[in-house]
Amino acid sequence: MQIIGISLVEHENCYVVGIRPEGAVLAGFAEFPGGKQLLPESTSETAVRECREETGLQVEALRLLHQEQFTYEHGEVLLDFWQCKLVDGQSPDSLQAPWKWIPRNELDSYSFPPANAVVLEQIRISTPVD
Ligand SMILES: Nc1nc2c([nH]c(=O)n2[C@H]2C[C@H](O)[C@@H](COP(=O)(O)OP(=O)(O)OP(=O)(O)O)O2)c(=O)[nH]1
Repeated sequence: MQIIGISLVEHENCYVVGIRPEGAVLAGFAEFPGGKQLLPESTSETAVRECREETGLQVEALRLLHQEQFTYEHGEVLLDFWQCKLVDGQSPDSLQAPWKWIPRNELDSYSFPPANAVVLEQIRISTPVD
C-alpha cells in the first residue's frame, strides 16, 4: 500500500487546488498538493515537502483532518490529509501556476478523486482558521 501525505492549505477561506497532469494516475482530476511518503519522513513532513516542491508555498501542518484508505485500479492508498497554513511571512502570491487559490464554496464545482469525498465534506462544514 502506498502512503500519501496531502496538504489542505487554507488561507482566507481559500484552498490550494491543482489539476492532475496528463500521464499521471487520475489525470484530469482536481487535487490538493501531495504525494508519496519518502521514509523516514512522517506524512505531515511529506505534505509540507510536496507542497513546497509542487506549489512553491512553505506551509506548516496543523492537524490531521482525515485519514482515508482507498483502493484504486492502480493500487491501494492510505491518504493522510493534513490541515496546513502558510508559515509566517509566506505570501499567498508566491503560489506557482497552474495551482490556484479556490474559495471553499467553489470546491464543489471541481471533480476530485473519489478518495477525497469525505474530507471535502469535512472542509465544507468546517470553520475557517484565518
Ligand atoms: N496529491 C494528491 N493525490 C491524491 C489526492 N486524492 C487522491 O486520491 N490522490 C491519490 C492519487 C495517487 O494515487 C496518490 C498520489 O500519488 P502521486 O503519484 O501523485 O504522488 P507523487 O507526486 O509522489 O508521484 P510521482 O512523483 O511518483 O509521480 O494519491 C489529492 O487530493 N492530492
